[in-house]
Amino acid sequence: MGVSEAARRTVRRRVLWPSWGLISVAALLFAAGLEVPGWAEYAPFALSFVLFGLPHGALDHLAVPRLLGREPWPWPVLAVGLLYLVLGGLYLALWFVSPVAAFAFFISLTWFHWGGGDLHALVAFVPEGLAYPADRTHRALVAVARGGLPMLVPLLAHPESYRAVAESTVGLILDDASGLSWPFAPGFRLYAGVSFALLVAVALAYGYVSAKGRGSLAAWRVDAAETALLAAYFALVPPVLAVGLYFCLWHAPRHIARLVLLDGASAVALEGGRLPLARFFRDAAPLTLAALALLLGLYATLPGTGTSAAALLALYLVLISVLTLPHVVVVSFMDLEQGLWSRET
Ligand SMILES: CC1=C(/C=C/C(C)=C/C=C/C(C)=C/C=O)C(C)(C)CCC1
Ligand SMILES: [Fe+2]
Repeated sequence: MGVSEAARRTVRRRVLWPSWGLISVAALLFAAGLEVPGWAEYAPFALSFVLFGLPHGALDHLAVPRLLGREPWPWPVLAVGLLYLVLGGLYLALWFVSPVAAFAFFISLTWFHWGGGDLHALVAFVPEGLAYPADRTHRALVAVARGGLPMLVPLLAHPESYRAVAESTVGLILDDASGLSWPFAPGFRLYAGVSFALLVAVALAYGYVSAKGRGSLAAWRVDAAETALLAAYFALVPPVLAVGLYFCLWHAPRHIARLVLLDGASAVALEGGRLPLARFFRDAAPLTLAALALLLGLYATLPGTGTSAAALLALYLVLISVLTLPHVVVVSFMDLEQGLWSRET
């Protein structure tokens, strides 16, 4: 992946280190017994309207032409717009037809997307020349392991809160959302937990052997430390807070760094040690506002909406899900184009 060492260094200093620090502090505070009032758990999702979460996807229409070195207007922007309209529209229809399937699909999609995001960050932002993870098998293992940390560990450690979010989201459409019980039962969680722990162990063991052979153990250590940190974090921190903070402080900033690198002038600033965000926010503003308008539209349309924090989060999750499907297509296109799945690097 053609990211210079100077740019990687800036991303590590301005994006990775802060996220490691903040996520560690949160994990330590909750390990020490911190308790927060219920409303505070929702704060990161509320902040994600502006603080990196929602805006990180609002540049998809510019990311593709920047990657391809084309003028954004008219075809790339129109194509991405159409993609959002068609896939977003179909997914919204699925929420009405089968909210349980739509919710399950959302978890799988996020698993794939957040796992892929972490994989990309490892490949693109570890010191140049370390080539980690080096082959496709290892990359797939890393993506599945990393996506499972935010999507599965909260289910294992805090099934009741997970279930409450699932039920209030499905409850936006169904009157009675209590049919969704088996994923939260101890038997399933034990089975899922053991399988996932094995998968993570295999990913790390594979990575260790591969990295040792290539002299890239320094990158493996970053991977292992991030994996351990996130596993502890999602086990300790209440899920709504944990997932919200991860979205704003971990996933979105890594993706924004990736976008900044696609923009010539901003990439130069990054190489010079700065992380130029003004241009990012300017570019992201129109579609972030459009997403907010869509949220109001959903509020008026979905049958079970309410104004409690839980009901508003549920609504926001439906919005995010509908926007995430086309976002994942765009990001997957970027992954392919940037060689994330090419045979070797
Ligand atoms: C809030 C929350 C959940 C789901 C969050 C999801 C699925 C968020 C997806 C965000 C995306 C895809 C952002 C785009 O990059 C869980 C895990 C059900 C339980 C705990 C609280
Ligand atoms: Fe994303």
